[in-house]
Amino acid sequence: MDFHSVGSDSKSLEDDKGSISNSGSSNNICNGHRNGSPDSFIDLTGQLKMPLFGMDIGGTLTKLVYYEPTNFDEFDLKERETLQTIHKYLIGNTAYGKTGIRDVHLEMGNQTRCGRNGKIHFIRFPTAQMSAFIDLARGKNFSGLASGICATGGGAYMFEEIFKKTVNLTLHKYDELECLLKGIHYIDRHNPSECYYFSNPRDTGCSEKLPFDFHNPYPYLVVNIGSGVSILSVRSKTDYSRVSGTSLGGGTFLGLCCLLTNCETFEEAIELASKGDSTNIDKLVKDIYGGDYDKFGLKGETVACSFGQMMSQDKRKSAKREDLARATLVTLTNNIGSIARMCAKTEKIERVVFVGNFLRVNEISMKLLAYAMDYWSNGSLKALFLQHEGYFGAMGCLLEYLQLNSGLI
Ligand SMILES: Nc1ncnc2c1ncn2[C@@H]1O[C@H](COP(=O)(O)OP(=O)(O)OP(=O)(O)O)[C@@H](O)[C@H]1O
Ligand SMILES: CC(C)(CO)[C@@H](O)C(=O)NCCC(=O)O
Repeated sequence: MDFHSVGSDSKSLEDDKGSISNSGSSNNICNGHRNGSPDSFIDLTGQLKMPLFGMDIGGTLTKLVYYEPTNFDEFDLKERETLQTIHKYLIGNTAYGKTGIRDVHLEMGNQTRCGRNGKIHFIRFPTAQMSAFIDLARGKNFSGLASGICATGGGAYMFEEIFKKTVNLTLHKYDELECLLKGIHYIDRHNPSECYYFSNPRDTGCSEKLPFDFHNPYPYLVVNIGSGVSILSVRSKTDYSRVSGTSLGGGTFLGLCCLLTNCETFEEAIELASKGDSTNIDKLVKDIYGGDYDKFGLKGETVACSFGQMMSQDKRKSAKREDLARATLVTLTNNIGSIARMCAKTEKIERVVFVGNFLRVNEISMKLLAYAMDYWSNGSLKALFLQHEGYFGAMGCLLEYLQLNSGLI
């Protein structure tokens, strides 16, 4: 990506009387900074400086959430010019270079804060292209507007020095899992159709997406499937812990799929998987037992051994790329589902929320996870999904900056 262009209905934040963790403090965040918000973001009138970004720099993808003010008139001329340059570039395009994308279908309009109204935009690009983003920040004079950007994810640490040295921007760092939860709570409250589940999870052929009311969410498990996987047990807004994780995540799927099929992108990997049949690659219980293994309730169709057919040279020779992609997807998804189920059992939690960009354009995995949660728990576990999949960390990071968490969400 070279970052040169190629191509509501939400409630007011001030109106939201949701749970307040820091009661006694004013709801007006325009009065100055609280809880250590960086001074550099507050101008002399006490207004929050624009532009408002939250950035989550992950192992595979960087997610950028941009708050677009509806009215630019209130900014002074110099600020307005810079703002408009950035705005024109970001909002005038939906693709940036070859790999930067604005997910237009996810944008959230009519978001009010500090008496200002705006729209939230969601942008992503591969973290491997960070140097192009830094060039962009320099070219569009980001540092002329604010001396820092709020950032989370491992990259907030890794790229801290280079941002400071090359564009004189300070990365104000926030914890990725705290941001993730704040983002989930905010977006769920401000996007009525955010949370959904699959009906008839055992019959994937006729299961459909249905809205789920997540307004009384606790306790729940979050399974964040990014490059790797983090699993959090969430008991209240402030009481949560990372109970498990696995290095076999979305990055593993993509890495293995590229190796096995020579595909180049995540979209290509998913497209291949959608046409494949994993039973040509895996060994099922019936390939070993000739049928079900009744004594311990294992159906003949259950995978007994992922990639088990590949022990045979003949089967390896005839293995199709599509089947290999599907088997890779099924293997990774089932493993994550299995760990999530064990965590839910240990934590005595019934609702499991799956997020992360691994689930982008990936209904195969979502349906498999919905099936696995339901089947292996005899219907007691429910798999839930969220429309903004991989953007919660970046959203939470923007909120950290706005400090809305201290009273407004
Ligand atoms: N366009 C894409 N390019 C690369 N990977 C993609 C893409 N779309 C979806 N993915 C999948 O999403 C995963 C990354 O998800 P996400 O952005 O949530 O994690 P991350 O923040 O990069 O990782 P981590 O949190 O572990 O540092 C990839 O590993 C891949 O499986
Ligand atoms: C290292 C992080 C937290 C970075 O987001 C993520 O990739 C992850 O949770 N990996 C799994 C690490 C493990 O628990 O084995």
